[in-house]
Amino acid sequence: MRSIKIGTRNSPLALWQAREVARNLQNKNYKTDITPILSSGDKNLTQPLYTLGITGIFTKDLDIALLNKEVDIAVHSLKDIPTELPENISIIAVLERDYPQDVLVRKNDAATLEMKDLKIATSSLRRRAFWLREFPNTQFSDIRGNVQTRLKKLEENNFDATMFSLAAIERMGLNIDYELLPTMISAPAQGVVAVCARTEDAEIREIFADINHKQTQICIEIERNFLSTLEGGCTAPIGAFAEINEHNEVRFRGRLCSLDGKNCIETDEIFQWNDTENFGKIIAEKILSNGGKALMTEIKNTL
Ligand SMILES: NCc1[nH]cc(CCC(=O)O)c1CC(=O)O
Repeated sequence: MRSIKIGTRNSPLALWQAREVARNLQNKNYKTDITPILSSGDKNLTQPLYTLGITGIFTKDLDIALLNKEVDIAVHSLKDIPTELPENISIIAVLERDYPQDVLVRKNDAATLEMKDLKIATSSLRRRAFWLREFPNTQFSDIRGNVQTRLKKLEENNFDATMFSLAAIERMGLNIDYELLPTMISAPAQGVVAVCARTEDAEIREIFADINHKQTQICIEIERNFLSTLEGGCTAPIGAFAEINEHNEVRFRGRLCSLDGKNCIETDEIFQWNDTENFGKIIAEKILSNGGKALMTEIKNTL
């Protein structure tokens, strides 16, 4: 059997994710070969992502490598993959979700500050708005870069804390203190590793059919349908998290907030998972007609 060529960004987190997919393939006796590729999102490390105006900034260089057949698959954090995929590229598998939560990481000298008094570095519109919803007077600064870079910037700069995805911290095996933030709702598909391939590549699709984690796939399809229905191509503070509960039902929590966190629309619903086809879309349409449409327009006009 030929070796399966795996494309990835070259950040430590991306490489970990690529190795995780490689391990799954090796368990099925396939040979693997990892090709790191520098992405546009990793070249511009100063501007917040929402100002760069390019969707798929982390994924497009790998899409090109896929279409040029330089690699057979591309491995990504699913939350970085736009809901609209390029023609001829498909998500062919997801790995089981590990840690969906957001966490707060403080600088040592901010250990005893109250949450409402923290100066926070994050360039995520969602994390800002959701934090402001609870602590409306918070000061924010921008921070970009991979997990290690952001930790270094935290030490070197005049802010008290930053937020990460717990998945990133766990995957990197970082031995740092963090606080879980249960009142946040994570980004759609946070904590999920996805495999992209050329849509036409039946051989690769076949190989990944039983690596794919079905429950995770159901959850992320709801989250991503929710996202794409709300956004219509614009970025906004949106959280979406679906999980399968002990009764084998799907519980979905979603939230859309204004940028300042003052105006939020939420949903929390349980439904049967054989009935998930259009669920994300239906819930998002309900939110849009309950004030969400005006909120989205306001956000678009501000950014
Ligand atoms: N925003 C960038 C990004 N994209 C994926 C992850 C981590 C993996 C994941 O949460 O799926 C991160 C880091 C973070 O959010 O702190």
